[in-house]
Amino acid sequence: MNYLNEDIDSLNEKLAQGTLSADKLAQDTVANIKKTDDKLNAWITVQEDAKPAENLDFAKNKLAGIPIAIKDNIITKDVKTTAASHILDNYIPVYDATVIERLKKAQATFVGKTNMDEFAMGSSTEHSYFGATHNPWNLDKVPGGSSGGSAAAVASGQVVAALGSDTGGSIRQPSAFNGIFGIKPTYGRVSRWGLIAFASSLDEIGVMSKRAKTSAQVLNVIAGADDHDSTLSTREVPDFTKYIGKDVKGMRVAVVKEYMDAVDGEVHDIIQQQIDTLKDAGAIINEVSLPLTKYAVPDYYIIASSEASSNLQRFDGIRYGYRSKDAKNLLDVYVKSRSEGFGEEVQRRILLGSFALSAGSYDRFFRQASKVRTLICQDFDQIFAENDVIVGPTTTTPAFGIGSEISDPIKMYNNDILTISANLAGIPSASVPAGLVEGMPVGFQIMAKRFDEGSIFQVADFIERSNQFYEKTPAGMED
Ligand SMILES: NC(=O)C[C@H](N)C(=O)O
Repeated sequence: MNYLNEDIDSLNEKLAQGTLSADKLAQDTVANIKKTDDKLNAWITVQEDAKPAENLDFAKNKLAGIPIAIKDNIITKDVKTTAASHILDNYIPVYDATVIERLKKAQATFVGKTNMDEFAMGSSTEHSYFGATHNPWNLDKVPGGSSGGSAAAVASGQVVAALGSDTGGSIRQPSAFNGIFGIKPTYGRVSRWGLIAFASSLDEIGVMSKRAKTSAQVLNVIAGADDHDSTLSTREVPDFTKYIGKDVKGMRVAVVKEYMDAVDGEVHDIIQQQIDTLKDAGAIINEVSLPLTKYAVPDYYIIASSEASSNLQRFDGIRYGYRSKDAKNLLDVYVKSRSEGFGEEVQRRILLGSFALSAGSYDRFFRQASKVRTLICQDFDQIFAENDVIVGPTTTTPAFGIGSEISDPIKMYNNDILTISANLAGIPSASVPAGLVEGMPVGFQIMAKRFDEGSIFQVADFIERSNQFYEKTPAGMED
């Protein structure tokens, strides 16, 4: 089964009418993943015995019997969960993340866990203990990261929707690189209980799919208050699908000067075309400035790495996963297990974070970075006082070549320049396909004020219907 021309509605209809059986759907999905994944390496674990839930209720549950891919940093009971790390490569969780519990309640089918950068640290899915994922549009290019496996799985039609996580752009950048929709909801909208923590004040679980409506349907299921996560808002979750199919007349759309200046050539033209489409449809376009954009990347890498150095302390060779075989004493267990179990990029972030938090550096780095973060939040608040959404490019370029940035961490970090500020401010943000440049997809980013994912779905769906990018699919991925 290939999902290139399907969405949740079309599948739900066939399942409800009985022209498609959920058992067969699960089996065919696994068979197709196994057939196509030699080229992509989008999966770390494929559940060969995947089975739908019992007593499926297609009228009540839109997701009943529909296979959803799960990024491998989201904990799944009895199914190996590695965060793409050697240190967790034998970890079988004993409980489900809240998002998984909710998908189970909605009777979704689970077919496996997708590849990613180790502990979500990276922008290319090359930093995986299980090898790099390839971009279905061009196998020599990266799929972006860190949710590159989820993005490639959706873009290649292996699944209709996938969960990802986004700390600094990890849903939106791979969605842009793969020509799909991906949303990072507001911080506090989706429970992080059972998400393997990278940077707890920034991490957010979100959804990736070809069409915005599909993600709205999945977000409807996973969003909302959870006693296990005290950072979650208790406000009511709207039905996000009610924002689909609307026009954009009168919407106030801010275009950030610094974001547009970051792109040139055909990428700039394609982004400008989407803005013109909104304008022609009656949206009010305002040029705005986010002058602190140039500080966003260093700010994020201090805050995120500091939080990571603390969160990753629990992987000590004793409580979880891999333990070095050569350890001769307790200190050896810690040092050798962590040195052998963590990849280079994860070690780099732990060192950077430990340094930024150390006695002599805390004031100069972490405290300073926290102040900059507050200023970035204030800049967004000012813009949203007069605008409904902010739009612009998701990335400065389309997908780059495999191997081309892996040895240059700063270059890799700069991939996040246009996405990171939304995480620092905790606002929702999505990427929707804008067009192709030299055969590779380019993404259009839409941000909104906290808890206004609705406006994002409204604009994204309008853009989708205008440019009809969803008609395009990567070659060679059909059944
Ligand atoms: N996790 C993310 O959102 C990706 C970001 N590129 C990072 O490496 O931290």
